Amino acid sequence: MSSWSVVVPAKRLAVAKTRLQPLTGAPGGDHGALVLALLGDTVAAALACPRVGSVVVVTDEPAAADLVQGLGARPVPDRPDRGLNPALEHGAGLADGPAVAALSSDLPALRPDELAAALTAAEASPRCFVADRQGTGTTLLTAVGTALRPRFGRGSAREHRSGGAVPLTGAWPGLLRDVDTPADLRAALELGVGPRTTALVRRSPTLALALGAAR
Ligand SMILES: Nc1nc2c(ncn2[C@@H]2O[C@H](COP(=O)(O)OP(=O)(O)OP(=O)(O)O)[C@@H](O)[C@H]2O)c(=O)[nH]1
Ligand SMILES: C=C(OP(=O)(O)O)C(=O)O
Repeated sequence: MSSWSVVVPAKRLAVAKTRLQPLTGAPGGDHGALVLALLGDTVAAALACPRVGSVVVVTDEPAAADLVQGLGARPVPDRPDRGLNPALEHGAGLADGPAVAALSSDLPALRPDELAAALTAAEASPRCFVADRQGTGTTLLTAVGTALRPRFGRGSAREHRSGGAVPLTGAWPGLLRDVDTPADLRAALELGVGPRTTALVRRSPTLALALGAAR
């Protein structure tokens, strides 16, 4: 199979990634910049993956739409107030071709070759998923020639498995390392993150201090 369509969800900045707020302090500080850096590094890695033909980003956030459009992805408006899974179904419905993958937007250590390896492995079954490093969440859900049926949210790995998706495992540490908490961001930085997240951490004294303090 030549090419996958990847769907990435992104909430409005004001309500996104609240568990990272202890790192970024008051609203209006670096919080929006951090959420955008995580998204930008994730989308750039997906676009650089040779198995990926297109990336659709479902968002009502103008700054996120501008960012991903500049990278070469296609922003599409969200379905307001419907939540994460309807947003992914909406994006999957707009994707090209029979091979569709939902990818978390908070994977700054993702490498294109890891995503390529996971997508290649996913071609063996109609629906597959990659659990996050804790084993409870999901970072990638794939469907080939069938509906995606996303069940992201708390305990999504169990939901995806019980819904018939096949769990995939492999040597892809960046694909597993979603960033929900300050500890996750430190772990991602240790793996090596993309240029947007690296630059933000370097130029933000608040973030650097908070990351050091959260150690
Ligand atoms: N487009 C869209 N994206 C969503 C929606 N809900 C969640 N997401 C995105 O899905 C990803 C995972 O969602 P969550 O783990 O709930 O993240 P979050 O709500 O931003 O983080 P916390 O506030 O820390 O729980 C994040 O990138 C969110 O931006 C939604 O309704 N629409
Ligand atoms: C929504 C999910 O992720 P998070 O860990 O970002 O809450 C999920 O894993 O299904």
